[in-house]
Parts: sequence; C-alpha cells; structure tokens
Amino acid sequence: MSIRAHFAPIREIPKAEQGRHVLASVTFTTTASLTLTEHGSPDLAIPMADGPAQEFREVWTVPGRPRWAIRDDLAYAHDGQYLFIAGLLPEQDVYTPPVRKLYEKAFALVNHLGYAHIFRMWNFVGDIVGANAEGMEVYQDFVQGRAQAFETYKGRGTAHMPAATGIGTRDRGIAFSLLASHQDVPRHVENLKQTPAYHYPKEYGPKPPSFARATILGDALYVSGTASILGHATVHQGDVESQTRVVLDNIAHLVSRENLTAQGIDDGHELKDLRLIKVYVRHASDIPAVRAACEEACGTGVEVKYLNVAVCRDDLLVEIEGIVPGREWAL
Ligand SMILES: C=C(O[C@@H]1C=C(C(=O)O)C=C[C@H]1O)C(=O)O
Repeated sequence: MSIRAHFAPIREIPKAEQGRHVLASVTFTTTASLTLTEHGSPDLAIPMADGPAQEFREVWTVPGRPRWAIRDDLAYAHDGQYLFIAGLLPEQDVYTPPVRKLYEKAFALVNHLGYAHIFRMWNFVGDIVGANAEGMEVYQDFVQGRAQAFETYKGRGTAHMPAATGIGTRDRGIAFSLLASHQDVPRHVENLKQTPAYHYPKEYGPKPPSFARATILGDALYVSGTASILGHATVHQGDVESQTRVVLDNIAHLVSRENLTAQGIDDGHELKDLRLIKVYVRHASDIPAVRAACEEACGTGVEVKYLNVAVCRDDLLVEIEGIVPGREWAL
C-alpha cells in the first residue's frame, strides 16, 4: 500500500479514502500559511490562485495512522513509511542563507525521523524572476541556497536529487513541501532530450538546480515541472502554443518506454496515463490555448488544474507536472 494523492475542494476538511489516513495537504489559494487542520494534519497554503474558481487542495493519503507536528517554520507528518515536510519563509532581502538554513533543517528532520529517501519536492518561489535586494534574480538566489543545503544532505553527488517543481507564486516569500520514504527506494530518471538540470551551465546562475526530471517510487512515476527546454535552452520564445507542444513532447518522451528502458527501467507510459496534472501559465490570457493543447494530448477525462503564475525563466510561458499513478491508485 503506497502513498497517494487526490484533488479536493478547499471548503472541506481533507479526507482519506476508506482504510487510509490523511498525511498532509497543500492548498492552492490566495494567501500563504502553514497550519494544522482541525483533524490535525499539516496544510501548506500557497498564494497561487487568482480567485475562488482556481482554488483547490492536493490531499496526500497513506495506509498508516500519521503523527503530526508543527515547529516554528516547519510542519511535518509521517506514518512509518512516508514523511511529508512543509516549510514557509517570509520575504527576504537575500534568500541564499535563509533558504539554506530552512532546507538544512528540513533535511536534518528527514534524517532524524529515519526517512532515507526524498522522492518529490515542490518549491514555491514568490517573485521568482524578480530581483533580490542585491540585484540577483530571486530564482537563482533560491537555487543557490537549496544547492548548498543539498550538499550537506548526502554529499556532493546528484544521485539523490528528487523530482521537483520550482515555480512562481502570486506573492513574495518562499515555501516548500517534500515527500520522503522510509523503505521504498526511489529511482530518479532523466529525460534524454533535456540536459540534467544539475548540469546546467553557469549562464543560468552560479549553482545549477538540484532536481531530477522524474522519480519512480513503487509503481508511481512523479513527473517534475517541465517546460519548453531542449538541452538546456528555452525554445519558442514568445509562442505559447509551440511551447506547450514542446512541454507535452518532453513529458511524453520522459515517461516513454524508449526513455525509461535507456535508463534500465522496464516500463513505459503515455501522456494519457498522467493524473494530478498541474499546468502553470504565465499569462492568464494564454490559458484557453494551453488548455486546448493539453486536452488534445491528455484527453478530456482527466482533471487538470490551471494556475496563473510565473515560471523560473522569464522566457518560459508554460510549465506542466503530473503523476503516472500506481495501479492501485484507482484515479
Ligand atoms: C522548468 C525547469 O525547472 C523548474 C524548476 C525546478 C526547480 O528548481 O526545482 C524544477 C522543475 C521546474 O519547475 C527546468 O529547468 O526545466
């Protein structure tokens, strides 16, 4: 029995399916907060919706009964097999040192609680392509702090870097959530059409981003936030329809048998297998065109959430993430 997620309306208290328990939730709403719900589970709220129509919650459920706690700027939940941690950092002049400190604290907790494997991270970065007080781009400032924290997590290698998303919000400040497993060993996957993000050249910033393109845990495949990047270069600047097609092609290739078998994984999927799809669109006016392309590629029977936020390079107009669920998810 594995960890699972589903989307839910934000008005109801997070609920689990029969025989399972809520681990934690992430609420896509209009203001940031890190709280425990009235049933006790952690909820990270992120300002990413432009109004009630875009608000939703992602609820993570697990087989075991979790323990929950909140301490200063971190909240966590764990059931013996899976751990969720979320953190919130208010707006700063410069992010590298406080991001490093917060992420190191989270990684120390991962180790202390005995969950050896981080398999998915989300990084919510307000004003992501804006400048910090010293003129450095906020995303690069964040990436540097996170990279320093990862070096203290398991040394300088990249083999432990999980699937991730690093995306803008509609406010300032940074938040994150992560998932780690106690026993299940994740398998991190690259996309042979894209340079591994941790090998991006210095032109994108002093430190490369610390993430893998996808992670397999059990029989689920977690697809990182994916943009219109081939090799390490943005393609189709200013053309949202072409960018969306490249994003969908990138994901189709990432999950394909061709890409997975080339990395020693005997499996293969299609875009239509994706669930829990989130689409981040820089300009609200582009949402209809992006939606049409996604429906054509992924089918209309799948619930897709659209959020109007900035992406981590100012020439990227759209980014997509999702999960190919395990066979027992029944989504
Ligand atoms: C879009 C890209 O990166 C984004 C930034 C990420 C991060 O910094 O964690 C992860 C995935 C994407 O959300 C990319 O570099 O391809």
